[in-house]
Amino acid sequence: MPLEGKSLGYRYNKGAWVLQQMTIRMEAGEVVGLVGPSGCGKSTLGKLLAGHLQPTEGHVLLDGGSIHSGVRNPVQVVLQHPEQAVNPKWKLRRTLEESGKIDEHMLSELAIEDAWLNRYPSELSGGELQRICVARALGSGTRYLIADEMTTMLDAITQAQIWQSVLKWAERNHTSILVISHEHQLVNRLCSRVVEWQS
Ligand SMILES: Nc1ncnc2c1ncn2[C@@H]1O[C@H](COP(=O)(O)OP(=O)(O)OP(=O)(O)O)[C@@H](O)[C@H]1O
Repeated sequence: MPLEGKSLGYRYNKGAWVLQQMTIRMEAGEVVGLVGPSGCGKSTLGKLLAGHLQPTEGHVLLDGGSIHSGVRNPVQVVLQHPEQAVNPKWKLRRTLEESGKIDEHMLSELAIEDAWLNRYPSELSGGELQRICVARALGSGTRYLIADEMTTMLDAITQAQIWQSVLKWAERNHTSILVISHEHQLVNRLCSRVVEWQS
């Protein structure tokens, strides 16, 4: 059940190529790191793999086929800034419900307090809000998580807590994670395999 990017090429608005002939493959349950210098195209690759961008060249395949539209995307992305990923006018219960029925077990695993769900995004800390975004991304049907600098903005303790929960959950559900980061230390600690991107 692999997720594959085959000979991917991408350029924004017919500008310079951001990536070309990029091939990457992740197996079910794998935790893979992707590191590389700023601006080399890591986030662009994450968006291509999740189907948020369409490749200029090449293909993204899930189990050998295209990612079906019309169902909840099995490839979910969590970005660095949670406040940009939620509707500021929605209480967080509604945000979480975007991914289907709220999984109480997951909430407790991510140390999400019930009271937070009755608040608006501006009423939570960055770390609390990121936990909500992670829980939403890990809703039912998620098979691949693209964690794009997911904990970069958080303090070391919060970072460790979130990763511990996410890895436990991923192992139990046989979910793969692509850890996009510029922190070699973090990636080496979390991942069984690391792709080093040379720009
Ligand atoms: N929407 C966009 N329109 C035009 N160019 C873009 C757009 N988004 C990114 N780029 C450019 O594409 C290149 C790759 O950007 P990308 O964000 O994928 O890199 P990155 O490796 O994730 O960088 P960082 O580690 O700094 O987050 C950069 O040169 C960037 O300026």
